Amino acid sequence: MAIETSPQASSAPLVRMHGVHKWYGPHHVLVDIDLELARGERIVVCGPSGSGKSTLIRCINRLEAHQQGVIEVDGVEVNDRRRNLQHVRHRVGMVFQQFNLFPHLSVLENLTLGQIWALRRAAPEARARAHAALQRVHVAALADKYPARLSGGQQQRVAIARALCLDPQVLLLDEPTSALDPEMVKEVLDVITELAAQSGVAMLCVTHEMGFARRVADRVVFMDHGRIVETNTPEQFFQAPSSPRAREFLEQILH
Ligand SMILES: Nc1ncnc2c1ncn2[C@@H]1O[C@H](COP(=O)(O)OP(=O)(O)OP(=O)(O)O)[C@@H](O)[C@H]1O
Repeated sequence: MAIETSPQASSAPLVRMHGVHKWYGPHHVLVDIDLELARGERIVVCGPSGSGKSTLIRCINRLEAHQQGVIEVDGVEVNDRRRNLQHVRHRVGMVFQQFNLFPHLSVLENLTLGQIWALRRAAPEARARAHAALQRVHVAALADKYPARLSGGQQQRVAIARALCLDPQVLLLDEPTSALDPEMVKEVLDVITELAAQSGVAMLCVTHEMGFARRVADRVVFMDHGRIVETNTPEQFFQAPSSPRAREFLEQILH
């Protein structure tokens, strides 16, 4: 059974959200979201706590279900149909705040598991790709260690390597440094910055690390109360945000 790919799939944005709404019970957490992410584009999403940033990115790979509107990844609608979900999950990698590594598996096993189960790769190929991904994030020496023996920064770099092993076209990063001790934030942001510079992977990153946003983002999206209030270049956003709410938010976090 074929999945319904839109005719313009190849020229279409990699991710398209149109008129997307989501409620948790009576709580309207995403309100009429329109957002497009081009191939290779990097967008930073910021905004106050509870404004819907995590929910927005979790709807893209169906970790959360939206109730109205359309989300497409690479021309295919994100919904519960198994083939559509497979299409989406093969293109979208996710990096979580809390790393989410399996504690009973070694680093290498954490990286090969998804490749073998989701992509049906043979174990030797999965291992070779895992080693290459660990090298890309500068933790090649940790392959045989268990997550509990690693620092938070190392665990997050392993989690990034795990996402890379699946050859995603887009990485969703949900506050990748907010669970880290301050001295480890830089090592993780440096790895993400390097990836952005050296690979064509698109990124949608929820973060309040404004230096990172300035260095890496093509666009900054500012959310408040479930809405996208402003979309801007990093230069404009940080120097002269167009919305009063964004100005207020920046004053709070920068001073
Ligand atoms: N599983 C859930 N059930 C009910 N309400 C939820 C659930 N997940 C999130 N919410 C609510 O939805 C709103 C948006 O949450 P979300 O986590 O997307 O915001 P956020 O901008 O990422 O916040 P933060 O910066 O604090 O992580 C919040 O009011 C939150 O309490």
